[in-house]
Amino acid sequence: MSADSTALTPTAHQSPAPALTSVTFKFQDAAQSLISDSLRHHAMVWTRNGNGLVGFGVAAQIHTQGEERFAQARAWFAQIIKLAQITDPITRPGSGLVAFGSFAFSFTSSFASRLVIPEVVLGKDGEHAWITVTGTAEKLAGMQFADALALAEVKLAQAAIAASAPGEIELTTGQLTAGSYLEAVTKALGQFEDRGISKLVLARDIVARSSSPIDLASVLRTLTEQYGNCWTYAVDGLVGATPEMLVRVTNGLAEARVLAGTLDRATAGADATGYAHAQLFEDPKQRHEHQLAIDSLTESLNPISHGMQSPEEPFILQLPNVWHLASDVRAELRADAEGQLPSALDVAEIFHPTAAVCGTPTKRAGVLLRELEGLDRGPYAGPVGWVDSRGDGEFGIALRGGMLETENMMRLYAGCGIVPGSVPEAELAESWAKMRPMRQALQAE
Ligand SMILES: C=C(O[C@H]1C=CC=C(C(=O)O)[C@@H]1O)C(=O)O
Repeated sequence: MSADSTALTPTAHQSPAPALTSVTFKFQDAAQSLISDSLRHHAMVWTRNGNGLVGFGVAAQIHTQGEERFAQARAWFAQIIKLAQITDPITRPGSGLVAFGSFAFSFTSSFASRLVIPEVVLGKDGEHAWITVTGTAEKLAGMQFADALALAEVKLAQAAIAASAPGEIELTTGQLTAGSYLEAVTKALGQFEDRGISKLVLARDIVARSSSPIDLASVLRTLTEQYGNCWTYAVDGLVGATPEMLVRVTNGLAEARVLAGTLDRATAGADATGYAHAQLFEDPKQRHEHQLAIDSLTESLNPISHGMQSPEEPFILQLPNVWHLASDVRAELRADAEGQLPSALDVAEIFHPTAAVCGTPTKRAGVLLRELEGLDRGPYAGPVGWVDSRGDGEFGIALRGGMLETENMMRLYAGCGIVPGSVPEAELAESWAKMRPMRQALQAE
């Protein structure tokens, strides 16, 4: 542990790993809309195309900071699992005891990374649906399905905020102005050669202020309706819909969706498909930027896996706001000397930060980022998702989202991969396109 992180090790926000009891019940006939009906302001959410997990309340949690933020969270969760009594007749990814997590992009961030084990989790995976209740043995003694359902109703009600008409939204400059962003991109381009850097992902933020409290339930509903194919997430005020899967681990199989290379759909003419193909698939700059992201992932994945499958060529992922070059990569994870497979959280730490959010090579890009960006990214571009007691889980990269900082104020973030040949004004325009999902969900455009 570094001296730096020791100083930051918090104790105030962490419960020591308590002995938890966790009981999962199967829903015989849950509504198709179980997850979408359960989105609430204070819910923890991970959902895609109607499947996923929604959590309420806190059975236990840990907040961490600094270089050891992942390691401390992992150690705490391992201890939780060791002590826990888990009854889980479903045994599917996400059933049984789960923790939602959100991790700061940088070890320098003032944002507290966290793992949160909800008191109640509603889960849905195709035809399978379940409810998990976690707490003390006393609280769960004799609990039946009907009791779990009644508790879920109470938690759903507690997680809502009073409905109010959507407020007027004003968008203002964040930690760096549009002008400073253009300057940072120009400076980066001027330093690539000397610093031995081939790609840098520079981000910016804007602030959305609302005349009335922002209801995250309504933001989540819009994101899930419009960006159903993305992974919509919410953890303690961090909300968004990411198209990028850092890692999904299912029974020892690791899968990632790597994105890099972006085209704003608003710029397309009549032949949209031909335009996307020419501007993304056939553009050497975009293909180079994408290849760097693939290389950084495969470099981290190789030592911990075997049988990696990575497509020869990317595909074009169409989202309502942008097109991306995308590649789905998968591999079987390797067990360690004790026969232990890495968990989703272990792999998320190993993969973070990818070239899609930091740059190439990672260390040098990280140093230049801190010099040029002038931004505490907080949880933006960090891993967000969940992990269960078997180590299965999903961590996306927290993109296309924002952080609710006060009840009326949300900070939105977006970044762009800068490579030689990038045009600063085009990157600024691309960052606006990447903020479009959140601007629309906030009704700010
Ligand atoms: C850093 C972001 O996007 C990354 C993911 C996909 C495409 C990207 C790009 O083309 O620049 C970025 O690397 C963001 O949305 O804030």
